[in-house]
Amino acid sequence: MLLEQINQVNDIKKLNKEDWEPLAQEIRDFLIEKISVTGGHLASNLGVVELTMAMHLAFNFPEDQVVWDVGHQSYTHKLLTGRRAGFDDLRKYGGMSGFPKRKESNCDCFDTGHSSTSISAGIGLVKARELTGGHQSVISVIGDGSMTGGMAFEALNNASQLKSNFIIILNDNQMSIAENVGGLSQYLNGMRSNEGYNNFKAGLQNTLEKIPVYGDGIVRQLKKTKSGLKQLVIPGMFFEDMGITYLGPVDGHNIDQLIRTFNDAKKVHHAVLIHVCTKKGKGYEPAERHPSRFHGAEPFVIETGLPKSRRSKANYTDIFSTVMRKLGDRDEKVVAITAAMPDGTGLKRFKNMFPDRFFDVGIAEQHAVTFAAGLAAGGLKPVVAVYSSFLQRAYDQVLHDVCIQNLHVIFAIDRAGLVGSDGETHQGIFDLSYLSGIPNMTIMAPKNKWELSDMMKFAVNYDGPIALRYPRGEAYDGLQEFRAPIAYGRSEWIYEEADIALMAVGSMVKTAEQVRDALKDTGYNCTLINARFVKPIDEQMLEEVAKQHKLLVTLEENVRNGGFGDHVLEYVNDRDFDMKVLNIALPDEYVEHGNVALLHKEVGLDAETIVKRVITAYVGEM
Ligand SMILES: Cc1ncc(C[n+]2csc(CCOP(=O)(O)OP(=O)(O)O)c2C)c(N)n1
Ligand SMILES: CC(=O)[C@@H](O)[C@H](O)COP(=O)(O)O
Ligand SMILES: [Mg+2]
Repeated sequence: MLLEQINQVNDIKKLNKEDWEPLAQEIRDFLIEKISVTGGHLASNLGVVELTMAMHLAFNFPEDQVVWDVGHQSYTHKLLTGRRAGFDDLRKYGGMSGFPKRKESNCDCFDTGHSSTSISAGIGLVKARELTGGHQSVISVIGDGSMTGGMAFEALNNASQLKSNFIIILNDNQMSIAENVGGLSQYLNGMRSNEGYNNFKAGLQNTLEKIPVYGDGIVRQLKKTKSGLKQLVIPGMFFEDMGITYLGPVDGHNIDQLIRTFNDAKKVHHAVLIHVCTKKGKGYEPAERHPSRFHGAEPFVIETGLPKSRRSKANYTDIFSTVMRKLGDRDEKVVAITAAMPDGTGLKRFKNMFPDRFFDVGIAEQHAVTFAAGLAAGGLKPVVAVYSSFLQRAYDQVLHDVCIQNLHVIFAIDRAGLVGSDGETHQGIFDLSYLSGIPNMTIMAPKNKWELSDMMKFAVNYDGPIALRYPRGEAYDGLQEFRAPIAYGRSEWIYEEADIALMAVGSMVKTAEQVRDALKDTGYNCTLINARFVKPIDEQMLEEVAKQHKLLVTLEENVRNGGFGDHVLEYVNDRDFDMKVLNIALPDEYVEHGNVALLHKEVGLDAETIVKRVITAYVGEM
């Protein structure tokens, strides 16, 4: 096995050239075998095997520095830098992360997870190199999907000013998670099919540059000309015109060609972009045929590509998907927006039924929100379906473009709470804090699948900015009998008793039920309230609760700082209530990857830990 000879960084350089192809095959077999067990980002990784090998052959890590955009495609890099054993525990609690992590290896120079950051970080590393007198290469690897993000464009604009080498590798596989969309994608497609022109360009440029004294000048002049010839001579002119040298397109599965191009790129004294074409899912037929399904794969059967376990219950995304279809049917003003996540957010059905009212704007959360604000200003009812952690990107757009104008934009915030295997970068544990401080915003969280549906209907009929947040995974189907109509700002009694009151937000209602059962078994009286609204908080309910309870416990799957509990506590503290408040929430920390149930225990959001804390607080109060 060649892979067994790769135990640390640069071991790949000890292999013979004839070993490269068999090694690529071994890496693919290894990734398929391991990810079929652990799950993970398979298709993107299969696509960059040769690209990563060529980088490790042409550059010297860890002296040279590579920033992986999103970082979900860094598995081969991990394999080539001595982390083979880590794949048994990939994305498990305490195990290897699915993303680059500085704390994991000195070959990971920058942590990623959210898209379109790599060029900015790369420029930072280049400037740091210049100012500290370093000589290392700095490389940012960015996918065609991630290149659609605003930050990438901002960074390109900045990169064009560089006066020293900076290598941007654009990995173009024509896919985001779904098919890549928009003008940039069209532009890249045009260049992919321009190989003839490109060869012509390279040939012509080489010939001209060889002309003593005048050659370089002629090339520069040619590049500047506005004639049609320029189109023919300079593919990648968008980049070239900005002052970024364009090399490519290069076959991303040809190691020789890649190494040659990397060595050429090292000689450029400013920013250079190498356009590499790869196939997402390469080498595993099910992934080649269904790159979206194998983007982030659950454990699967290698022979068939089918998931190992089938879901028996609907998840919240499925419920959202169904209700969007119904809402779209009933109200022509309802339109839906995703930032490159039509599958993950469940909007695909809406897209199929109402293609004219569905918008995939690329990985562009900021634009998505302001675009929605424009749609609302134009009289439509936009639903922005977005993951909690990705909406962090668009904080100012929510505040400045939606909320100041009090526009009716509906935020359907999926993956709110702990998401599990993706870890720190993707945990949706800040949205209650970052949204509840924004005037005019209304925030809801459903306790179960029926309430998600009811809240969506409420949100569409409301007028003003309104968000509802729900977690990744199976939708709770308990408490069906509690389905009182949603009233603005009002919470819901589930069980009304005395002494201890549990007031839970969304996903925590189910946990609060378990907590209450355990408390009742131990002989305590216990009320259970479904908060429903996080903003505004239900002041009327708090007044009621204070009359008959000694302890009010708030429960939320969000960080404590600035969350629901914080606001309730402030309200109670400002009054003369004879009632203590205990906030159960996530600590002021990032939560790493791992199984969600296990993470709940780690952060103290499991029923058992909560019961202990409630009893301690209650007994201390008596
Ligand atoms: C800000 C942000 N929005 C959305 C995502 C979800 N996401 C992860 S990878 C990905 C597609 C990336 O496409 P590309 O860069 O082309 O990489 P590929 O998977 O094709 O290799 C998306 C949308 C993210 N990580 N960050
Ligand atoms: C890398 C990335 O950001 C996405 O691929 C993310 O992992 C998707 O998460 P879900 O599996 O929750 O859709
Ligand atoms: Mg791509």
